[in-house]
Amino acid sequence: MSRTLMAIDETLLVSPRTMGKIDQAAAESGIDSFGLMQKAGAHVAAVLLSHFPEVQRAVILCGPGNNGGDGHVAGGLLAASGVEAVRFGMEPKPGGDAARARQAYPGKLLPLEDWQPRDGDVIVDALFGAGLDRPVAASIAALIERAQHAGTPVIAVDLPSGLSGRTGEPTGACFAASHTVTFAALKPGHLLMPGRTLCGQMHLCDIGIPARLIRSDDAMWKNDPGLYASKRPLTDAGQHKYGRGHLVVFSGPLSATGAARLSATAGLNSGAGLVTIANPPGATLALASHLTAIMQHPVRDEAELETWLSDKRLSAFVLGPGFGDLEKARSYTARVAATGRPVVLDADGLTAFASETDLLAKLFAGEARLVLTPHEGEFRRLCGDLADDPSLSKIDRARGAASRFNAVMVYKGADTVIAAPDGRAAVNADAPAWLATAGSGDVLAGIIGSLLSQGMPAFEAACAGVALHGEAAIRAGRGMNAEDLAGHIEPL
Ligand SMILES: NC(=O)C1=CN([C@@H]2O[C@H](COP(=O)(O)OP(=O)(O)OC[C@H]3O[C@@H](n4cnc5c(N)ncnc54)[C@H](OP(=O)(O)O)[C@@H]3O)[C@@H](O)[C@H]2O)[C@@H](O)CC1
Ligand SMILES: Nc1ncnc2c1ncn2[C@@H]1O[C@H](COP(=O)(O)OP(=O)(O)O)[C@@H](O)[C@H]1O
Ligand SMILES: [K+]
Repeated sequence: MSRTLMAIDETLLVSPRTMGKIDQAAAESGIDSFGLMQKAGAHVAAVLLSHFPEVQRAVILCGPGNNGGDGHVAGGLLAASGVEAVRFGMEPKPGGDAARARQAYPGKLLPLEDWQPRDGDVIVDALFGAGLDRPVAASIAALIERAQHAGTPVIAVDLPSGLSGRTGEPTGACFAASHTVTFAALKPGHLLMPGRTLCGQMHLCDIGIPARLIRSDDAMWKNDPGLYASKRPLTDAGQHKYGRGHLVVFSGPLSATGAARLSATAGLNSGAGLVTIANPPGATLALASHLTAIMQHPVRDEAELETWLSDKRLSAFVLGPGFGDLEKARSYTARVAATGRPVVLDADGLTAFASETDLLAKLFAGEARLVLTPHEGEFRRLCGDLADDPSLSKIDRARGAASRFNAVMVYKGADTVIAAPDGRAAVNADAPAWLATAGSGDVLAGIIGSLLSQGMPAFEAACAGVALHGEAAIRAGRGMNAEDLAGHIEPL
């Protein structure tokens, strides 16, 4: 992402509604809203000139609101700089800044239907931005189709028209932009999928709204070290291994020990002082032939687990990867929950509670110390009602589940959302697509478990874990497998 000024907080996510309140606060503090529009339009023109220096004709599509107003300004400035700039669209609503922009930069406004693609066209999509609240009309859908078919590059103003800034979901037909120029703060729809893809390269621009006004109670951010750096595990020279946490990973049976080994290796490489695999006896030899620094402890049943758990140094648990036995997964989870220590449930650990969601909701009261790491399918199994509610964004769904289970949710995917029961949410937007490989989720569970074992609070551990996972994938490179991934983790 490019940005124009370091003063902008590029990690804050602001809903379109809150952005409206910020605009209002700016106006009330005496800031000239037309001045903001002029700066917005100037940024759009600058992005076009710098990224498409060979443009033959700028095609400015102007909507009826302020998004269209930005388009009129950009069109006027491009014309003044010698670029052929043709405006198509509807007349602005009278009385507002858009009407003022239309007046300040007069010229023909042709019907949208009249645009026929030409070689060298670049579209400035200023039809709808934050004010979009329904599917675009059929005539606009046809124009979007025409642009797509012709392969005409699109620079979107604020948001590609048709995209919800709140959810990242198209409301109907939607432009796919190669660049999106937005102002003051990112919106969730810029990062949530498929919005992130539809926006293309993001340009976050300062249009002069003072930083003190760009604040929000939305408690949403782009995942970033600023969210967790202050809670990173302390390391001092005199520390011994138990001071750096003891992570326990529960293994599945003989035929399925690989997942636990991936989690355990990732846990060790993320800085836990010790990692022990709790293994069912039949798996001991299979595990022993692969493990060196990671220890094993046989756990045949709940009674053995209970005895072992009296060792207070066992500081966090990962249960689920390759685990298999769903009934045992539930009873073991209940046992570790009773210790008051942090737990990551992944894979079979999640599936085990799909039909016992009420039980899961009761197990972890108090300060959040349960982390759930579902992918889309696991999320649906746990929270079908939230998954199937089309009015909810992925952030809303993750928050709903976090509050239901008093857990930190790591709702995985290309746009992994981390949400805490207190409402904080972060969207991870820079993991590479090759992270989607078998066993990658096991590695993530191990990283988060490790950070929990080292004393990080659950939300911060989850945010940091997701970031470390993505960074390891970048280091491991395209074509990596989950073992490579675990080998490329660097501790916080
Ligand atoms: N952030 C900032 O500080 C600054 C923000 N600025 C800019 O302002 C933009 C927000 O402007 P905005 O509020 O006027 O909304 P905008 O997106 O132009 O929509 C306008 C109207 O369209 C209509 N409408 C909606 N959906 C529709 C549909 N599907 N099909 C047809 N019509 C539809 C609906 O009107 P209705 O028809 O419902 O009466 C709606 O009110 C923002 O994105 C940014 O570009 C800058 O100027 C600088 C300062
Ligand atoms: N397109 C993508 N871009 C980036 N990360 C992705 C993408 N798709 C999946 N991931 C990540 O890859 C990991 C896959 O985990 P999971 O689905 O549990 O796989 P497995 O069960 O094979 O371990 C998750 O961390 C997820 O967020
Ligand atoms: K737009």
